[in-house]
Parts: sequence; structure tokens; C-alpha cells
Amino acid sequence: MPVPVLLVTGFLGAGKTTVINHLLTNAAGKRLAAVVNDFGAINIDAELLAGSADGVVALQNGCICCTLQGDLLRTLSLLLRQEPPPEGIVIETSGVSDPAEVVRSLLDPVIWREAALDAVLCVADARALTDRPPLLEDALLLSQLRSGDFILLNKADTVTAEELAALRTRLFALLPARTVLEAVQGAIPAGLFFADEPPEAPDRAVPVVSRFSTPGFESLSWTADRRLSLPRFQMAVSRLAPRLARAKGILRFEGQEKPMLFQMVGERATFGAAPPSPSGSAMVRLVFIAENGRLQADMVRAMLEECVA
Ligand SMILES: Nc1nc2c(ncn2[C@@H]2O[C@H](COP(=O)(O)OP(=O)(O)OP(=O)(O)O)[C@@H](O)[C@H]2O)c(=O)[nH]1
Repeated sequence: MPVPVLLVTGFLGAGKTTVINHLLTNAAGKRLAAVVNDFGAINIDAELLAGSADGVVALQNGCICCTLQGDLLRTLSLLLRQEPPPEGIVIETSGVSDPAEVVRSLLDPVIWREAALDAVLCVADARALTDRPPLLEDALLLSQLRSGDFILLNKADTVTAEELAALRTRLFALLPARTVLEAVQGAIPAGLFFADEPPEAPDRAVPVVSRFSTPGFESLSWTADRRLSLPRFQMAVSRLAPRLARAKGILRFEGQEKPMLFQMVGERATFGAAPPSPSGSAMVRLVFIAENGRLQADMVRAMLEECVA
């Protein structure tokens, strides 16, 4: 099983380090490693992060999107060879870099097998975006926002509720498919990242919507004891995608011997080899996570049941 990677991008000073510190100290028992990047000779970020958790590695003297890309890959393999290996890796990109290059290197199949990009989080400074509306036309910031599966409006304590709502409206007009989160001091819902395997629904016949451990989000689990039709599942997921923050599942499709691990973040869906399932588990296990009120259990169940082959 590849180790999931969360890439954290965002403008200078938006709060990337603060978010990473929050994740490292709220990892719900998960052993996370962080690769931080400080643009410049003095590695302030590494000093800040030191002591937060084991396995923190700082890349010095540059930017991981260009000169230190080789180092990023070496660093990843170093982290992966730790005993025991981390259960998740957070990578911070420099505030002055376009994360697209890092995303491209992480999508390399050789790396993917060991460290799979799970999600990109773009941290934005709610105060700065409110005070300087033209920032949303800045090419670099736009590229950072575009690469984010999740956009975090950090420093929510520095703006009013009306200003936050206005920012959401502008972001929606610009990037309608993104999940926009809000946070103070980078306190993001850690459960959205490095999520556990999909649980068994208590009653297999009925999809269950339950409050996610993270305020503001809920999850829906669904299991089935028959294989699914791949084209019908793809159709259902593309229709559901705009409502979802993420999805994860162990799936079996007709005509395919092996189970697949399905993951979806934002609009990006991937299939990979599934880890071994506990004996007695259902053939198909799926969990959807969405902002409260966006999942209607009956509608989702009907759509999923149509996928059963
Ligand atoms: N008021 C307020 N300040 C915050 C919040 N989050 C972070 N800060 C402050 O914002 C400043 C920048 O935060 P960092 O986490 O260092 O930001 P960064 O994106 O890692 O910065 P660079 O690495 O320089 O690009 C620090 O002084 C933080 O204490 C917040 O939610 N509210």
C-alpha cells in the first residue's frame, strides 16, 4: 500500500506551516512525516516544526519545485525507509512556487507505487484576499488555487462572516468544483486527510449517514455483496462528484478478478490495488464524505444500487 501524500501549497504567509503543525499534532494516532520547504537560506520552518513529530525533514536552500526536486524524491525515499514507515506524508511547497511541477513529479508511476498523492490543499489568507481583491487575478496564486483539491480560507478570525461569504462567492465563480474550508490557526479537519479504510456499515443493507468526527462534515457508508458494473459506477460517481469532498472504497467490478482501491478527492478519481480485506467483509465497501446536508442517503443509495451488476 502506498503511503498517502498531502501537498500543502499557498501564498507566502498564508499559514502553511501553521496548518502542517496542526496536522502533525492532531493526526489521530497516525504517524505523519512532513517535508517542509523554506525559500531562502535560513530554515525557519524546520525550526518551527522541530519537536512537533518524528520524521520531520526540511529541504534547505531552495524550492522543491525546481532546484531541489531531486532532493524531494530522495527525501521521500528516506522517509519511506524509516522503521516503521510513516502512515502519511505532508509536503509543504514554497509560497513562491507553482505546485504543478511537484504534482507532476508525484504522479510519476514509480513514486506513486510507494507514496501516492492523496490531495492538494491550498492555504489562502482570508484577510489578504479581502483587502486586496486583485490577488485573485495573480497568476501564481491562481495556479496554486487551481491545483488545490481543497482550498482553505485560513485566518478566518481576521474577517467578518460577511467577508468570508463574499470570498466564498468569488472562489465559487472562479473554481466551482473545489471544496472550500475555513480555519483559524490552520485548524483544519484532519480526518479529511489520511482517512482510514472504509468501515463496514453496521447494517449492510442500508447506507448510513453519520456525523464525521470533523465538525461541518458528514459521511455515508455503503456496502454490497455483489460486484459492480464499472461504467455504471463511473457514471454515478461523476454525477455525485460535485457534492463530495472525498470518497474512498474497496470495490469489485464484474469481469475483474482483483478488488480495487478507489479514491476520489475533488474531481480526481483514482483506482489502485486494494489492500487485503479482513475476512468476512463485504465485497464492496464505500464511504463518501461531504459537507453537512449535501448527501441525501436515499438518493445516493438509489444511484449506487443501480451500479450493482
Ligand atoms: N490571526 C491569525 N494569524 C494566523 C493564522 N494562521 C497563521 N497565522 C499567522 O500568520 C503568520 C504566517 O503563518 P505561517 O504558518 O508561517 O505561514 P506560511 O504560509 O507557512 O508562511 P511562508 O512559509 O513564509 O510562506 C504567522 O505569524 C502565523 O502565526 C490565523 O488563523 N489567524
